[in-house]
Amino acid sequence: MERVAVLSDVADVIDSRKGGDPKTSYVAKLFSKAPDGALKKVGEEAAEVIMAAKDGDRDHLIYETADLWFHCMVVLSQAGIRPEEVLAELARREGTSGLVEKANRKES
Ligand SMILES: N=c1c2ncn([C@@H]3O[C@H](COP(=O)(O)OP(=O)(O)OP(=O)(O)O)[C@@H](O)[C@H]3O)c2ncn1[C@@H]1O[C@H](COP(=O)(O)O)[C@@H](O)[C@H]1O
Repeated sequence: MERVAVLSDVADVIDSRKGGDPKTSYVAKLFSKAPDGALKKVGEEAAEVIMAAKDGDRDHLIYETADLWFHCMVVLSQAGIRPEEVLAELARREGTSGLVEKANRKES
């Protein structure tokens, strides 16, 4: 499976925080409030991405997107899913237009 090093490395650290001390680790703190703690943050960060995009502030959009991706990775870890599996799904979709995929969905 394809690895994007930074995603795999961050996922390794996130997984290693399971059962960790919420006083010394932000990820352990999220796990201590699982599943809703990280889910709530994904909702908040998604809203912040929308606001940053509306503002047209490039650096802010990158910053908020990193926050959103990171919190999604915590949610994936809670579900026992690796980022490589999401990347594999994106790779599987490569070259298939969303319009074509949607049309095929209706036929089946
Ligand atoms: N990539 C991140 C990362 N991105 C964002 N954040 C944290 O996510 C939180 C984002 O929350 P907000 O922006 O809403 O700020 P806030 O209001 O202070 O947050 P809350 O009080 O609402 O939780 C902040 O505390 C950020 O520091 C992250 N915390 C950790 N990581 C990675 O996770 C690893 C493990 O972190 P620890 O478990 O803390 O050691 C780190 O080494 C990093 O690689």
